[in-house]
Amino acid sequence: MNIIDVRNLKKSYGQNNVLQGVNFHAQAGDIIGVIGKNGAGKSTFLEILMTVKQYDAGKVVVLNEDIHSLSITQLEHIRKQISVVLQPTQFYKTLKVEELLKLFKAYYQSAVDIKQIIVDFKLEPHRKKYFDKLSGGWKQIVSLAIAFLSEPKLLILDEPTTGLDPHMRNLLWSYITDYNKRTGGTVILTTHNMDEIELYCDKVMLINNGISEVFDTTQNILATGYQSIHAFYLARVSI
Ligand SMILES: Nc1ncnc2c1ncn2[C@@H]1O[C@H](COP(=O)(O)OP(=O)(O)OP(=O)(O)O)[C@@H](O)[C@H]1O
Repeated sequence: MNIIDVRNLKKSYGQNNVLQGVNFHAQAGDIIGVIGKNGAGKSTFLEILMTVKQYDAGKVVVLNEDIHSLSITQLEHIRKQISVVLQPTQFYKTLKVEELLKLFKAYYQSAVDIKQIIVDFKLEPHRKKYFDKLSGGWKQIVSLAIAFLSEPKLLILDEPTTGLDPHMRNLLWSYITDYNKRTGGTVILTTHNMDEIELYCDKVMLINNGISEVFDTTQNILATGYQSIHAFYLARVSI
């Protein structure tokens, strides 16, 4: 299934021409990393895929639908099949972790077992704490656990491992790869950690100077002679 198909995407904020021709596609089951320097337009690109940000030109197909021509109801239908995790926020001040998970389980009408999610994400010691009293990393973990509750067709993650300690990074990545294998769900994420791209992503898109300068498998990139994706990034992107 064609999960995402983006052709010649353009987006400016006033005079700031952030995306000037991005081409990208994702098939069911792909795990794709989007990389580029600070301010390159990665979050902007993800927000367009989430159907929450307008764009100026080009074609954006999400879950087989050209989102430009969709009604609000059709867009809502698309959004129900997507889970997103943005940077940790101060939402849900008055709810405890377990209450939050139960709330979203009901909202998504999810068959996922909350007890299992609590075990999988090591949330037992935090289950009765208020969300806003958690550390930044644990807020991130709870947000990610919520994203998996809906068993989405498409999971969009903006810097999901920023702020996580090495064990929690591993835990998250094993959850992502397991979810991907179990459900065939597609994952698109941004990260500044090139080791994660090399270890876990099938493909990578480099946004540089507003365009999708490289869009290829990590295997093909390494086969061109770079020692690592980190070395590829340093060679291709200037400060
Ligand atoms: N709502 C907005 N209004 C105006 N300019 C914006 C807005 N959102 C982003 N920008 C600008 O667009 C450019 C791209 O921002 P974006 O957040 O997409 O980059 P990024 O690649 O995700 O960066 P980072 O790696 O630092 O998170 C930046 O110059 C930013 O200042």
